[in-house]
Amino acid sequence: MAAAPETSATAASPSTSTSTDAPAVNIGTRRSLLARVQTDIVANELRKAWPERKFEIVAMETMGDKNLKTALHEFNAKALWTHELEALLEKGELDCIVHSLKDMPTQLPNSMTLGCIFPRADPRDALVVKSSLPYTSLSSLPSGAVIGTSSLRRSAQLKRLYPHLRFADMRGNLGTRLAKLDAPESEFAALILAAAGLERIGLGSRITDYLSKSNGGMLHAVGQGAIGVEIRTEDAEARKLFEKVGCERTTRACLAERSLMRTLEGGCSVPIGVETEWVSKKNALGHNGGTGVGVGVKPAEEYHKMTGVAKPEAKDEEGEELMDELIMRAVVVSLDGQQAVEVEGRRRINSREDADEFGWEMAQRLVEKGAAKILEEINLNRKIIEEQGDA
Ligand SMILES: NCc1[nH]cc(CCC(=O)O)c1CC(=O)O
Repeated sequence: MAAAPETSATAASPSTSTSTDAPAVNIGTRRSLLARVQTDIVANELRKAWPERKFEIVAMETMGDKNLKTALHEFNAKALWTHELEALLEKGELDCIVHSLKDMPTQLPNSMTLGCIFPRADPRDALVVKSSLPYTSLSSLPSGAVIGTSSLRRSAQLKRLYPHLRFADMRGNLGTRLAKLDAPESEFAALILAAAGLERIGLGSRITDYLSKSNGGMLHAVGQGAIGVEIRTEDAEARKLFEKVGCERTTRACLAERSLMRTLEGGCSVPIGVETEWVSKKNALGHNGGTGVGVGVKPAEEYHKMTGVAKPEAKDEEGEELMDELIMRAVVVSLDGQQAVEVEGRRRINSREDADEFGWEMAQRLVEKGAAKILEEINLNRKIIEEQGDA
């Protein structure tokens, strides 16, 4: 593993009058295209917020990237992606690490903390049909069609919702997966991928359909579509730098989702699907009658407005715009898709603590409705779960 500083701060060329002697801030990232695009988003926001500081991107090839084909099952997939970068963060060679939030464990080492969450891209899962096939939805795919996904959350939910389909493992970076799908000899009819990843690397046009509660019933992963930045817990300087950037609405929604997951899993991945959605009091009492809002087939832009992707208008934590209500839908599914427990709740969120508590409450409700039995069974198979995560 070789550290390779690849880009330097071009946006903030240290001009004579404003430059400080503060050392450059080193931003760590994996080397995949998606990781690089997300890191550029973070670096650009930091450069805008702190024009006098210098930010450098350090892109690393991690074990997870190198060993994709061989024996991924022998490792805890999530730790694999983050371990080496975390070691450099610990040593001070990096000052922060940019992650897809959904790949960050809900329990970080004590010495690390989540410094910031950036605006969410479309959090939904997407159906991508093989380019030579005419199908436009999961329900229209023929019986026995093979869907590629390595995520237990996706396959468990879809087995339940679409018993006519079959599921097979598919790994590799996004480009590799699409190439495998489209190969004439491939057994796959379609893939399930995160819309956010495809859109961020410019492959949004491959999306055949967006999946959600209101369009097929499938719920996405905790933190999906959001960017999380990991810093050292003791690093007051980094905390200060990240206070000026990020998105409070995304942060609160994602903290609620992560709290739900942490409460249910106690550290390891289980097939939990979730959806959160901000609704303003105004909307809730308005024409849609305060019922769950149908988001399934809305174009991405309209959807973004509802999920807090746009920068929050509120300037201050108690601001009226931020005192909206959050809807959360969550599901726990058995691995074979035979059993599922679902809840939907809604709560006014005035702080990050409220968000955390909301996630905890929703987890309690899931347990009361029988999620514990499903989780116990999954615990018996814990080994398998640890291997797979939300690939
Ligand atoms: N574990 C893989 C992973 N991690 C983050 C994304 C996409 C971006 C996101 O969801 O934030 C993906 C690919 C996928 O699930 O299709």
